[in-house]
Amino acid sequence: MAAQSPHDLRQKKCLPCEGGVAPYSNDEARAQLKQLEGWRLVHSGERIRKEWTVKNFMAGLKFFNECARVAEEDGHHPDLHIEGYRNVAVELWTHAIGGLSENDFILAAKIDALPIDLK
Ligand SMILES: C[C@H](O)[C@H](O)[C@H]1CNC2=NC(N)=NC(=O)C2=N1
Repeated sequence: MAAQSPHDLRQKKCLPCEGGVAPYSNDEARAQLKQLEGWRLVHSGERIRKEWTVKNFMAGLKFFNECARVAEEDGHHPDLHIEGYRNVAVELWTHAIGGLSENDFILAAKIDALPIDLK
């Protein structure tokens, strides 16, 4: 699988996934991750996760709102976490296959382009 740039990924749209395809292997996922800043494999390589410390609680919620907007546009949805009022994290995985698909990397690249008010 050829690695892509964040720009390439952002030109794509998530495809509906109803299962029936194999999730990325750890090697495939690691190859894709090289193109993204700050994301790492978690849950034994079944998910990717990125964490940020934002300025305040509302900055976190505004960021989540933007994540929700791109997620709805693409029909692919992140797990959104906020802890300690300004530590935000996004986890991406494709529920239908219990692991990672290209959709997760497309959404990660789009989330990386969102405005975020960091600490
Ligand atoms: C048909 C449509 O693609 C599915 O219902 C979508 C909705 N959003 C989703 N989001 C994520 N993260 N994984 C899924 O498997 C998923 N399924």
